[in-house]
Amino acid sequence: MSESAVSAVGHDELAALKFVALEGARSGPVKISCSDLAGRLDASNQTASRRLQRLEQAGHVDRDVVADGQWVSLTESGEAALHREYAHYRRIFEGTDPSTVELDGTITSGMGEGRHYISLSGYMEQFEERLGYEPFPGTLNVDLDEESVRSRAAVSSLSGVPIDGWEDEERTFGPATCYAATVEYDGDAAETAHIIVPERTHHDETQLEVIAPVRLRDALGLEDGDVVTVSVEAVR
Ligand SMILES: Cc1cc2nc3c(=O)[nH]c(=O)nc-3n(C[C@H](O)[C@H](O)[C@H](O)COP(=O)(O)O)c2cc1C
Ligand SMILES: Nc1ccn([C@@H]2O[C@H](COP(=O)(O)OP(=O)(O)O)[C@@H](O)[C@H]2O)c(=O)n1
Ligand SMILES: [Mg+2]
Repeated sequence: MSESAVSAVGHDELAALKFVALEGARSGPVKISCSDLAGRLDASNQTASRRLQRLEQAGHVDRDVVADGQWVSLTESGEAALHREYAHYRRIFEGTDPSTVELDGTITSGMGEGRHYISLSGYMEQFEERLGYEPFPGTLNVDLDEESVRSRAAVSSLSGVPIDGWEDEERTFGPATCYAATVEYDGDAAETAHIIVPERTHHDETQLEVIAPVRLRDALGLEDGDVVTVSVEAVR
């Protein structure tokens, strides 16, 4: 079991993250010198270095420290953090919230664990109450294409439906967030569906899991290898 690091960073760290992204760290490692960063942030070298360390601890950047600086790249979580800021600025200047994020990917089989988790009453009761339906037991796994892995960062700026963690006598079960979505394939669409993002998962950002009241493989005639479009919506 892997657990994603959820660690908030403050405005000072976000300013450092923005600087690193402006230097080009979104498309790969860039060389950053702490004195350049310090100058830009109007802070001491030591403070600049500490901000990069915090960003690394929060999982927002990967770093490789060398003699004359460090190679820094943005992670998916770093990109998601900047996307949230971006959504705020769009709201300020354009009066709009990004309302739909379109993601493309290939249907794939997973580890057969989705069925187990979705069926647990601790989750099922919340799905019925908060999503308005009892999901088919399982998650439809979609292997996102490269561009969609990047666009996925925008999903965290949409409003999701929280599913709380819970526990039984033996163990704890992690929380998850659901986002309303439509799944399209070959001219057909399943309009009642949600993507589910469990906080604890074996999958990384390249894999999307979809739940729906029906077995989507039957409803849309899907097989492994088929390419679908999942449109994730802000509210429904
Ligand atoms: C609602 C929900 C809750 C989950 N909670 C946990 C959890 O507490 N611990 C854990 O290791 N995995 C949890 N998972 C993730 C599964 O272990 C797994 O990574 C993923 O859902 C797998 O699916 P697959 O069978 O479709 O490949 C959860 C999944 C879902 C859908
Ligand atoms: N709404 C859903 C949920 C799962 N499924 C499928 O139902 C099966 C069981 O889901 P699962 O998450 O336990 O299995 P895998 O995704 O690990 O293969 C898989 O074949 C999923 O693709 C579906 O067609 N529609
Ligand atoms: Mg699944």
